[in-house]
Amino acid sequence: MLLALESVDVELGGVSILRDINFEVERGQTFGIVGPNGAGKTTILNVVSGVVPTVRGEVLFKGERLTGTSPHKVRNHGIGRSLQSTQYFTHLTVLNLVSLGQLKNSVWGALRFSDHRRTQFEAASRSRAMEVLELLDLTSYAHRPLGELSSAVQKLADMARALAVGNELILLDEPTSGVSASERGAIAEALAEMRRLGRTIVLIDHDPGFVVSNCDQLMAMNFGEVLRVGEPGAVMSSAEVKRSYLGQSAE
Ligand SMILES: Nc1ncnc2c1ncn2[C@@H]1O[C@H](COP(=O)(O)OP(=O)(O)OP(=O)(O)O)[C@@H](O)[C@H]1O
Repeated sequence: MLLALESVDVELGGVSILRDINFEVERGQTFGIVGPNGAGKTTILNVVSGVVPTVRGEVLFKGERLTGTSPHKVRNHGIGRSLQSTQYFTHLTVLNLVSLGQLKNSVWGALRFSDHRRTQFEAASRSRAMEVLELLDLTSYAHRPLGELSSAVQKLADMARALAVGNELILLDEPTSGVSASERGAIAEALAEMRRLGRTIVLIDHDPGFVVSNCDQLMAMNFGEVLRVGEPGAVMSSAEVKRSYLGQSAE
């Protein structure tokens, strides 16, 4: 088991957001999470990546306590994360996005680098960035600003950023959102490459079909609670998931 959440509760602004969340992700597995808007999927990624605190329960990574670890230290465990949107980084080139994503500390920390350390960091991060861009077939976009590229390529660049850091675990938040149906294959192919590389992945997407066809285990949520965890087909066809997530009759 690589990642586990045990009895996790989250409150934000005094409101209960997650209640009694329990699941385990095995090494090398892709673990999908589905649920309607506001179910709490992104909050789970925020808890694992250290952005949101828990009020109860534990996050375990390789059997050790990750709960309460700050985001840059979480990243030092080899945990990478893609963002729901790259809208704030449109001026960056693909190469810069993937290079900067490897900063070990805050930007403030980076500004305190000596010239020598900055040069070393730039060389190492660029070379790592070029490696992952090649893996995801993005080399030809390396020097293009994100704002000039299609949503699909922007998403792929952000997946590359997550891959550059996520040697162990990659958290993917809505990789197909805003991507046209004809370009979804490229996202699925990048995901397949991450799986071939042996990465463990937690995958959230608004399109349950995309998650189901690209995961090994599936968790369905609603209203901040786990409805069911298991084999994807069985989870999606269970009466409670149909009823609450798909809004279909259970019969
Ligand atoms: N900082 C915050 N303060 C208060 N409530 C929040 C905060 N962040 C999220 N929420 C609420 O927590 C709930 C879960 O949000 P979350 O983004 O995790 O859901 P989600 O399943 O990822 O939904 P979506 O598919 O819309 O992104 C929502 O009701 C949301 O309004």
